[in-house]
Amino acid sequence: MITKVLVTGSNGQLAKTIKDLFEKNEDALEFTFVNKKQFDITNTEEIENVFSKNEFHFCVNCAAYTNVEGAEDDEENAFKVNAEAVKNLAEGCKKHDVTLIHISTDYVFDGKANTPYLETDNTNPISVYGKSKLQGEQYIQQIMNNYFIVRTSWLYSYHGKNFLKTIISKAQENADLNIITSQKGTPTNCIDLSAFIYAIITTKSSAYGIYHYTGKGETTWYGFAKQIVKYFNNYDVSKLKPIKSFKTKAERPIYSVLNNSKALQIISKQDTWEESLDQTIKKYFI
Ligand SMILES: NC(=O)C1=CN([C@@H]2O[C@H](COP(=O)(O)OP(=O)(O)OC[C@H]3O[C@@H](n4cnc5c(N)ncnc54)[C@H](OP(=O)(O)O)[C@@H]3O)[C@@H](O)[C@H]2O)C=CC1
Ligand SMILES: Cc1cn([C@H]2C[C@H](O)[C@@H](COP(=O)(O)OP(=O)(O)O[C@H]3O[C@@H](C)C(=O)[C@@H](O)[C@H]3O)O2)c(=O)[nH]c1=O
Repeated sequence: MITKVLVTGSNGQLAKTIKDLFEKNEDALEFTFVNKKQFDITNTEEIENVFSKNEFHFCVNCAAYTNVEGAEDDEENAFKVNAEAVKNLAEGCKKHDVTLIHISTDYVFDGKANTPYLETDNTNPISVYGKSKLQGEQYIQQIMNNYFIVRTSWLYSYHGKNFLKTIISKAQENADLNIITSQKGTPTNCIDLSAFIYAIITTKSSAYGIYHYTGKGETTWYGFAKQIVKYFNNYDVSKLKPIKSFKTKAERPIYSVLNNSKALQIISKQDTWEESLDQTIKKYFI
């Protein structure tokens, strides 16, 4: 039997990575990728239309409002996409018996912990983006049973806009970089997260619920930047400076490392964040 998978937000970095890796596969999975123009998740009629006209077994929701700074002044739209639209998507999935794989974030936590967060730990977001993503998670849990909420952190890839690409372009310009040491978390390669999502689908797991999946280990944003610039020989590393704070509109958790033990029951492979970064920089950037 062919397993049919709808992937939303297909112009985003995660969806593009899933497409690169898995559009062609040998597991009888048929992917349909839809961007915001083709399938706006805030449009309830469109959701009903797509699910009633096509038979999907899974919906991987990569569509989101991800501008953490912008969300502070645009609460309405952040909640519209990350919460209300997710509610409608969950209702559509429930009605049409589609398993929802929804991506969420480490920013649902307040960062007051000092050991890696478990799926069962209390959430307490401190930014509008984090609050809107948590609300989306809560709607899914209230509405349906067949869901996987995958919380991840500090995503990067060859595609789109992300911290890795920002640092690489600065390194190539030999520009000054002042990066904070005051937040700890884990960079996650979209390739690894895509493999986890693929594993959820292909293992036909029915262990629904919340999962944490990130790279292995932890660092600071400064540590992440330091590791990136090592690959660029022409960069004068004395231009990269650790700083204690960086003025932003949104508050970020000072500690947001996620415990991955539960996810490792579905996928056994987990590279350290440094190994994973090494593969992507060598493959795409040098
Ligand atoms: N980036 C990160 O560091 C992290 C991301 N996450 C989560 O992972 C998921 C994927 O993130 P990522 O790939 O980085 O995000 P991107 O910002 O790269 O992609 C999100 C995509 O969603 C689309 N989108 C926005 N609004 C809608 C809408 N109403 N209907 C349909 N599509 C819409 C955007 O389209 P357009 O560009 O046209 O607006 C964009 O293409 C998100 O749920 C995010 O919250 C979790 C942790 C870390
Ligand atoms: C660009 C820059 C950022 N920073 C700091 C600001 C901030 O605290 C931290 C990260 O900045 P960014 O804006 O790149 O990252 P941010 O938007 O906070 O990234 C987050 O995105 C959302 C979508 C998530 O879900 C999170 O997991 C996380 O990846 O680095 C510096 O210290 N120096 C700099 O030059």
